[in-house]
Amino acid sequence: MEYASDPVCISDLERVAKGIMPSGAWAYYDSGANDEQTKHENTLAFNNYRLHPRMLRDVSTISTETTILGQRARTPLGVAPCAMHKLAHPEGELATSRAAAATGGIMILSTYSTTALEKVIQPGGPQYWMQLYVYQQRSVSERLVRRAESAGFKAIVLTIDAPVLGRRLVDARNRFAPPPHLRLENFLQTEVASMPGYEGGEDAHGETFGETFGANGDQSLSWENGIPWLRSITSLPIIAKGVMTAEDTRLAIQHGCAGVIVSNHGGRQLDGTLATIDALPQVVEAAGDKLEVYFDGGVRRGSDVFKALALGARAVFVARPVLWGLAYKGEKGAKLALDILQSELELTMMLSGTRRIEEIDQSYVYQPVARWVRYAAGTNKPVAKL
Ligand SMILES: Cc1cc2nc3c(=O)[nH]c(=O)nc-3n(C[C@H](O)[C@H](O)[C@H](O)COP(=O)(O)O)c2cc1C
Ligand SMILES: CCCCC(=O)C(=O)O
Repeated sequence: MEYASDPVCISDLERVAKGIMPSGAWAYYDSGANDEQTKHENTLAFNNYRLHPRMLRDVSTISTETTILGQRARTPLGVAPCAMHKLAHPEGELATSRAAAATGGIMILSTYSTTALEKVIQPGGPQYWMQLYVYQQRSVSERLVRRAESAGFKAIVLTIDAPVLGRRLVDARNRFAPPPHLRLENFLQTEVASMPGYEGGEDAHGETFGETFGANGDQSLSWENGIPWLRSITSLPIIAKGVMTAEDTRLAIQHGCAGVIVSNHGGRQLDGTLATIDALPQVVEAAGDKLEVYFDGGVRRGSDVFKALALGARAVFVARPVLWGLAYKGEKGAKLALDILQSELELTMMLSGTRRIEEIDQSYVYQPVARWVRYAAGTNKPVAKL
């Protein structure tokens, strides 16, 4: 459908991006694991939290400024790490980075970026954090960490929910692999560049992205052998991405993590987990004041950002909406995605009588009684809420 204006909300942007992107690339961005229950639930579960607004407060001046890891940020809204932004637009991660710099939130760069990490940081931009996967050849991960530290990244985000890639059925059907014109630039000139799949393109072995990932990832990674190793090679704060339980939050504290990201990888890894917004309260409670808690998964509205902040998140990250924006119009489109969410957050703040991020606490949401979504047999379409 053609619109007279730019998309005005994230679901408009999603529709437009779907019409533009090649179907295999769209499917890779869109897909969740297996029945995609968790992917859908991430978005739907926000509906179970209702707002508890306050009126007649002076909202003539509001600010979304906050501090994250002790540094000021203009907004708690940031960009989650996503592989291969050039699948959406030729300017890829550079376009996203410029958009993030203009918005002033944190950008987390994926290990699997299609732009070398040294080229991504924009002067005057937000804090940049580097996402890390750990390989059986630890020297490869170590090189990435050292390069990120010298390039100016301010934290290492260790993704802990992907010892292997989740089973995304549509990618399995497509036998999805990075297209020939793209390069996973962080791996060029490393030992990994010679491994199948890492040069991008149709590798000689015909392996899918998931197979390559599984063959190289370190499945023996644990709290005990991973975090101390990471601490021994970098002085940057370590953030564990993919924490869904109070138990793992306590382990992250014990091992000296500076933060955790409540995330189920956008429903792309283990299908059947809680929605991230439902998991957030237990993590926040276990974290106390020992580490910062961040959030991602299913955020499609500024009011979703508001709800996550109210339930204790210090920063809120989005992935697919930014990719849809990129597909729509490169840097302008990624900025549009962030601007839509940012202005909806500001609107929610004004309409609920909150002027500063610190004011947004649990008193602004009603916590739901457990309401699980039922799915029509054999589909991922929710039919009713109990
Ligand atoms: C296309 C795509 C690629 C992703 N690549 C990575 C990645 O390289 N590393 C990582 O830690 N998470 C990755 N993620 C997960 C996101 O960082 C994030 O946890 C999740 O997608 C957030 O949910 P949302 O897409 O609903 O905003 C990816 C997600 C998508 C959609
Ligand atoms: C093989 C690259 C993994 C990227 C990723 O984390 C994802 O697709 O979710």
